[in-house]
Amino acid sequence: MPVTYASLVNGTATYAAELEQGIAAARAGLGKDHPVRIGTEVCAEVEQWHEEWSPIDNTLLIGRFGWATAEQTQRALTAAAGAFPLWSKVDVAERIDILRRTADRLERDRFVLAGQIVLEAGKTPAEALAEADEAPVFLRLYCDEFERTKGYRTEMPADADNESNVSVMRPYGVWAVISPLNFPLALATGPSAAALVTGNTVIVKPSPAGQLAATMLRDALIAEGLPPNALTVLTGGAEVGAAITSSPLLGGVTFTGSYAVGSAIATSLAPHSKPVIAEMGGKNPTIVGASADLDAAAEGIVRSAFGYSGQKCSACSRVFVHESVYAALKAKLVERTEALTVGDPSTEAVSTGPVINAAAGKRFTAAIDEIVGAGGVVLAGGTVITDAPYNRGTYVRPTVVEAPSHARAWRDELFLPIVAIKSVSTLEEAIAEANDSDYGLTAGVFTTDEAEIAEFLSTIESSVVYVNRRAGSTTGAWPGRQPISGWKHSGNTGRGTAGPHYLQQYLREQSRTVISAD
Ligand SMILES: NC(=O)c1ccc[n+]([C@@H]2O[C@H](COP(=O)([O-])OP(=O)(O)OC[C@H]3O[C@@H](n4cnc5c(N)ncnc54)[C@H](O)[C@@H]3O)[C@@H](O)[C@H]2O)c1
Ligand SMILES: N[C@@H](CCC=O)C(=O)O
Repeated sequence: MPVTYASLVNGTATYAAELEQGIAAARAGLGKDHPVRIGTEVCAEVEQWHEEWSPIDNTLLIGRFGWATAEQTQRALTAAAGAFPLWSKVDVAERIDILRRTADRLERDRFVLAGQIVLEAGKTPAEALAEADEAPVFLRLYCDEFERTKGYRTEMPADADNESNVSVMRPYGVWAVISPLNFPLALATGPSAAALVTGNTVIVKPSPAGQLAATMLRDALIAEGLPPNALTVLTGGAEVGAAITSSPLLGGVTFTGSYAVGSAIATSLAPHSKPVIAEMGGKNPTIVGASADLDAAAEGIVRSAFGYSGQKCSACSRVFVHESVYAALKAKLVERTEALTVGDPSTEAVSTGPVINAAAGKRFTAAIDEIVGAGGVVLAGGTVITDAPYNRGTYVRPTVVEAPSHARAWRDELFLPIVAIKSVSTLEEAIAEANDSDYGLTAGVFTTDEAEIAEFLSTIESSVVYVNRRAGSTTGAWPGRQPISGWKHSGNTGRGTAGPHYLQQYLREQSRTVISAD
């Protein structure tokens, strides 16, 4: 059974030894050079080596990655376009077989992959194991779905006996997968699996903070027989991403990342009528009603606000509490937050690890300064940990604040372990506050009042909603269970990842009328 983001709350103690070995094996494999690879060609020319360092310890080199030049990017796109006619004609059963074998391989390697994610992303072993387990789940789920729907082929009525009409769904061609820093394996794997099973070829452009995970995915696919040019990983920064998304050879894009970048990509591709699946940020609220189980609420909020140091699209960053229980909930939240431990997740049993880099630390300090400067109050945390050995990464304390309504903590996605709380008089007021956001990704409510649950479910503007979820008030969506589409600025398609409407987005319809000879 995979460990999920919800089931990890039961602990991963049974896997402690395997995770320790996985981290050790992953550590032993760090520090290598990863030149640009296009198909089977390992490019000798590297114009720019990018050194990727661990967020846990800035003396731990994850690897040196050759960043693709403009010419190499062009060559990779041309090779992917050349591979498309072959890959799209490979028998679906064979495509699925390769992807399922890749899932099996990833599953076999789950502890080493988890170890790599601990070291590359700074996650705790439990969070990392859930991510390692999510990757094969994505692969299998998209294979099952494509098989179940028979590739969406639909026979249509005909006007005459010698006429056959059929609707078929056909892949676009070269599909770009632009992945974010926070789920470097799972969110490179999910869209790649969807694009490949539907017959597209893929160019993955991972975050500069998630390059090793993407190369592991590529190596696993190729080891299981994927033709080399069917998937290429191009490492690089924004310019490489922009070169890919602006290429005339591109068929479509799945982007996962910030609204600023995702909306710019969607805007730039709109005149070219190319599909863009953009999964973007969140400013996720939790509402606590007068009848709520306050311990469950405090636990669910703390898990969602501070799991992976708040660096999840689904992180809870706003809490609206009924005034009758505000003081009690606040006390429980502060107590639980102060009990959290922050440190090196590869060597210590900690609640959470570092934030991704020094820039995130600067954003943390600026956000706290702004809250306090505006008359807000830091109830827990609020500081950067600078004592050795934590000065080798950026470690910040999980933070609970009361902030004036104009503070950015209520509006902007900070992507940090900061949660703002506020007292409200009614559920209607709480829902209005929750919906007063550009984002609409996830939301949670704690209440035992059936009428309040019904009102919340029918009026909250979020794509994933949770009621009384102690394992995470806003986090922990799992493929096949909670499709995340993202409403408003959180997404642009209305169809959730790994949901029943997802795969068709990688295909375009062709209706075929064939008149047979009499
Ligand atoms: N909705 C979801 O399912 C989901 C899941 C995970 C993360 N996220 C969001 O991702 C963000 C955090 O990730 P991030 O910091 O890596 O996001 P980001 O937007 O900074 O970068 C995402 C990816 O886009 C690339 N990129 C940057 N500029 C580009 C450009 N001009 N053209 C093409 N590619 C470009 C980056 O190199 C990276 O690979 C948060 O906003 C988070 O909420 C959303
Ligand atoms: N599946 C994760 C996605 C987080 C995105 O960053 C969750 O729902 O918590």
